[in-house]
Amino acid sequence: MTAALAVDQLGFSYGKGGFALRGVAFAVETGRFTALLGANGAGKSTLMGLLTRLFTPDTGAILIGGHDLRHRPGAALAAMGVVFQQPTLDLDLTVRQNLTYAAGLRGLSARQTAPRITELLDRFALSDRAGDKVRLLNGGHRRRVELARALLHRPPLLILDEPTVGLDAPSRCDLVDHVHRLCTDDGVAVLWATHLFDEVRDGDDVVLLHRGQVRATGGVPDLLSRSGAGTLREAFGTLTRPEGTP
Ligand SMILES: Nc1ncnc2c1ncn2[C@@H]1O[C@H](COP(=O)(O)OP(=O)(O)OP(=O)(O)O)[C@@H](O)[C@H]1O
Repeated sequence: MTAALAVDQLGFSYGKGGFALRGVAFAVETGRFTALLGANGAGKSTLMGLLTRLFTPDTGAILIGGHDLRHRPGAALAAMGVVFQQPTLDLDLTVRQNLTYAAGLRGLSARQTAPRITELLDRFALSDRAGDKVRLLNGGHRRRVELARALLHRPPLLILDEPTVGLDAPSRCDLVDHVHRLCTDDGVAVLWATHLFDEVRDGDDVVLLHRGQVRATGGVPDLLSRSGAGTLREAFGTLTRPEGTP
């Protein structure tokens, strides 16, 4: 089966000297929550920039739903929903207005739009906020509106760049729950960039990014057994240790 996202030998540099990403390769399968785990400066946002075509890779290929982002960008980008790190809703429009406008941009007809928005607001427990201006919503609810917006066109792949930045602990947990349910209930493939270990669950896949390179990929139990660690935090420490260090 075609992976929802396949990245092969991706390389990128911002300029002379050094690289932001080198030889990055991994896949995100249908219905899987994949955590792109890395410390500050690991290259997570750079990778997100390549996946969304903000930057062009120096080397390698990105296939989204089997479509090559370089050669078939329209089809590739249509197969993906994105939640960027910085919120981008219009605060003075209502929740429904924000979603209606985005649905138009995604090419949904008026007849398709209303039921799709109703379904998504219900899905993310926002039905009673539909007529409120976004300005009145707390950070967690705003993020859920962004999730709904990213899913309007029913993409098989959802990518999120550190989406819990600025949220309090309950809202963070709530968002992580909602997105995991998208995988298990709806079969959406998710790539979730984070540096927070507690956002990763035992059944998730992990792509461990360190200084622009993938140090390990696999399920959580697999990473623990390979590194002989008891926790993901310890496994991260072991797998990112410079060679030759005890
Ligand atoms: N616009 C830029 N110009 C030059 N170098 C950059 C630029 N953006 C990022 N970098 C560098 O590229 C590397 C990867 O940065 P990136 O922002 O992708 O990491 P990150 O994992 O997203 O970190 P964070 O969690 O802090 O957002 C870092 O060394 C960073 O300094």
